[in-house]
Amino acid sequence: MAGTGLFSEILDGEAYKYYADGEWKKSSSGKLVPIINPTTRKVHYKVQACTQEEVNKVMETAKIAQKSWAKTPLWKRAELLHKAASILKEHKAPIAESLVKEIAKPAKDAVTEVVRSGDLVSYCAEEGVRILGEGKFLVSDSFPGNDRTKYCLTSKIPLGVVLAIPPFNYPVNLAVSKIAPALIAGNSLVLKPPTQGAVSCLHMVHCFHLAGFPKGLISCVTGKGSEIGDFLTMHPGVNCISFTGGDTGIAISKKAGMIPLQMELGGKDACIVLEDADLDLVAANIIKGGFSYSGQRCTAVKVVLVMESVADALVEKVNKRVAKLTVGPPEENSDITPVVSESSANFIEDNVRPDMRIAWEEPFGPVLPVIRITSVEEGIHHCNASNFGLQGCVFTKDINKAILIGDAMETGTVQINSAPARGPDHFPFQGIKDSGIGSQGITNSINMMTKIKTTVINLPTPSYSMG
Ligand SMILES: NC(=O)C1=CN([C@@H]2O[C@H](COP(=O)(O)OP(=O)(O)OC[C@H]3O[C@@H](n4cnc5c(N)ncnc54)[C@H](OP(=O)(O)O)[C@@H]3O)[C@@H](O)[C@H]2O)C=CC1
Ligand SMILES: O=C(O)[C@H](O)COP(=O)(O)O
Repeated sequence: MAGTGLFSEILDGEAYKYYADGEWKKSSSGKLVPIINPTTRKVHYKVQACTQEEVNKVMETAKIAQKSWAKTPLWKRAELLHKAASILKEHKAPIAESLVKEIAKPAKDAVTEVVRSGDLVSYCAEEGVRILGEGKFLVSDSFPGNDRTKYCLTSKIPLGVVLAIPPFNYPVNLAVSKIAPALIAGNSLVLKPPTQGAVSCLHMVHCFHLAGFPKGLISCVTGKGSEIGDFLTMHPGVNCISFTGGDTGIAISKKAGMIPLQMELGGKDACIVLEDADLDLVAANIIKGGFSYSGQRCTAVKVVLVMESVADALVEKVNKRVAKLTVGPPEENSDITPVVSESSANFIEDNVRPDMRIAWEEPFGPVLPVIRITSVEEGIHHCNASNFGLQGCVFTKDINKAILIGDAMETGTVQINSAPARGPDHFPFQGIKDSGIGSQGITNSINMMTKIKTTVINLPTPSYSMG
């Protein structure tokens, strides 16, 4: 059970503690932030409202801890990550339970999120050993006018302190997708979890604590983003921000200083359906893509652009499947569970007007507009007129058409004959336009959380290795 057994250390009475300097602590603010269970609409957990002084302290210790962590052998960093991954998977039950209570994720999917997160951490450890273990060697005489008198050695070095801010919908997975690459690359990590999802994150962080990472290397400060968010993102001690969420990310990128940013923001993923598509396959993917976790996925199918001649048949197939979706509590693995907050529910209900905003905005709920198109160009035009550009998908049996349409869609990824999805977690994942900056996915995140350092050996005379 959450907060018991191995996890009792992270709980103080009714409130969860925050994590700093290798210890679980109560905030000096004396203030607690309530976490509402979306199903009962009652306060289910409470977390600390950390102060600016506590953030300052965390940044200080993160900076110190990073210096010695960067000198820790790569194999040892990987070993600790593997250990954390296995503890995480071993203790999936209490973490999944928190996900169910905090964000109403269906119980089975909650377990999947934790297991997927453990796998991500292990894969990241292995990938880090491979890609950080090698650098480049360049010689100068390949550039016109130069003799072979310069040997240039390049390697990837850590950035310093990485600030990780995940969203509510995958609090554990989207936290470890930032934590693991940061750590394997020799950075320290400050996590600000989403308020809804904070307790799941605190349990996950405890797994890293139990794995034995050095003090101060990982910290987790809780509190409302609206209260401590700006202080964190504009903190001079932060050397990189990895953020996943909504428009908040656009504001952060305008306020952040001269530091690398990884922004994974919203999407309005379009599903283009041609006349020759397998409509049963399309309908199944629309259901999976549009309604899993009640549509609260950045990669959810958010608008269907279907050729008029097959639109009625597709809508009929989709409707039949929608009618079979179960609505109920996450504990019972219902297909449609309560959305994360009352304001989110109100937004979904009040703002959806079939003629206007739903065609462009992200409802983040189980709502799906279907627009009939008369040409492929019309579909591409609608897709590209969006200010988002995360993913999109196209359904057709004609691979040549699929490639042409995919190339024309202004999105970070196009899926052919399947709904949009971020995973598997080692695939590159990126949005263009308002959907993000940079690219995620294990390899890209490791690279993004490093910088290149070069050392040039200057020789007095040209030298050629002859074997
Ligand atoms: N492209 C992608 O990979 C993904 C994108 N998303 C997008 O995320 C959105 C839904 O997630 P949601 O959690 O509601 O997103 P939000 O942008 O509201 O919040 C994301 C995170 O930012 C924090 N935050 C809030 N205000 C600030 C601030 N001023 N400074 C720093 N951090 C702040 C939040 O904390 P707190 O909870 O305390 O407010 C939370 O941890 C959707 O738009 C969705 O498309 C979601 C998942 C993946
Ligand atoms: O938050 C999201 O929506 C995720 O990044 C999407 O992940 P998924 O495609 O694996 O559900």
